[in-house]
Amino acid sequence: MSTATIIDGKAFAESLRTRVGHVAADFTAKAGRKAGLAVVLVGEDPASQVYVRNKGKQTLACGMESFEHKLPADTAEADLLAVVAQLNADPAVDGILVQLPLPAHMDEAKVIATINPDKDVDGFHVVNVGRLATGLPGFVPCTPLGCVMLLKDKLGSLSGLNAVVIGRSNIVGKPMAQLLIAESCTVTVAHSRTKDLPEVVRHADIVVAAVGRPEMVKGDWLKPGATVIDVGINRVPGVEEGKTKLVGDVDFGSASEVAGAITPVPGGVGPMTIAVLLRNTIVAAHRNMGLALDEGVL
Ligand SMILES: Nc1nc2c(c(=O)[nH]1)N[C@@H](CN(C=O)c1ccc(C(=O)N[C@@H](CCC(=O)O)C(=O)O)cc1)CN2
Repeated sequence: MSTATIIDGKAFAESLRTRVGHVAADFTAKAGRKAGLAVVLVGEDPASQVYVRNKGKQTLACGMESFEHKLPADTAEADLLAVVAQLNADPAVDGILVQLPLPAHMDEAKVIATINPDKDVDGFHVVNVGRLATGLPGFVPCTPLGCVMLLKDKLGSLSGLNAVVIGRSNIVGKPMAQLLIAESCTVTVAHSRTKDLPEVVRHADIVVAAVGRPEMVKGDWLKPGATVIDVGINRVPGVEEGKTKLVGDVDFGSASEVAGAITPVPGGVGPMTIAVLLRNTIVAAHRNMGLALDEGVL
C-alpha cells in the first residue's frame, strides 16, 4: 500500500509560474518592454519539439516575449554559433536556451560556451557552473533548482540531512550535488560504477534519482521515511499493445510503500524544469537591465 505523500510538482510549477507572471508584469511596467526568452531548436527530435513548444506557450502566458529559432538537423555548427552571437547582441533577449540534445555533428560544450553567461538561463555555461560551485550569484540549471524548491517546500531546512544523488551528468547530477551542499546536506554522488548502490541509498534521507534507467531504484533500497525525487523520464512499452508509458528512475509502486514523500512521473520534477526556466529568465531580465529584484519572492 502506498503510504508516501505525493509531491505535486505540477501544482508547484503552476504556482511558480503565477509568481513569475506577477514579477514579469512589474518588469514590463518598469523597463518599458517585456522580458524576452529565445529558444533555439536544431533538428526534429519529437520530445524536444514538445518541450520547445511548451516553453514558448508558457513564456507568453507569463507575459514575456518568446523568440523561437528552429534550424534544420543538418545546420552547420558555425551557423548555429552565428545565431547565438546574434541573440547575445539583441537587447530584447534576456535569456538564451539551446535545446539539448544537439545533433551528433555539433559540439555541445562549444555551443554553450558561446552563450553570454548573463543570458545563460539554463545555467550550463562554465562561468555559471563555476559561480554555483563557489557560491556566487549566477544561473542554476532548471531541473536541479526545481528539485531543491520541491525539497524545501516539503522538508523546510535540509541542513544536516544525508542526500544521495544517483547520476553525475552536467545537467542534473553535478549541479544537484552542489545545490545540496549549499543547503548544508551531507552529499554522496553515486553512479553506474558505484559498488553496492542499494546499501549507499539506504543511508539517505533524500534520494535524487537522475540516472536514466527505468524504475531502477526499488523500495527495499530506501530508508523508511526518505524523501525521493525522481528526475527520470523514460518511455517504456505500456500494457496495451503498441502503446508506451512514461516511468521514472524509481520503481514508484514499491518506493511509495517505504518513502515518506515521493515525486511521481509524470507530474513531479518534469513540470518544474520549464517553470524554473521562466523564473531564471525574469531574474536575468532584471539583472541585465540593472533593476532590483527580491529573488526570494520567486
Ligand atoms: N537546454 C536544455 N535542454 C534540455 C533540458 C534543459 O533543461 N535545458 N531538459 C530536458 C528536457 N526538458 C526541457 O528542456 C523538459 C523535460 C521534461 C519536461 C516535463 O514537463 N515532463 C513531464 C512529462 C512530459 C512528457 O509527457 O513527455 C513530466 O515529467 O511530468 C519538461 C521539460 C532535456 N533537454
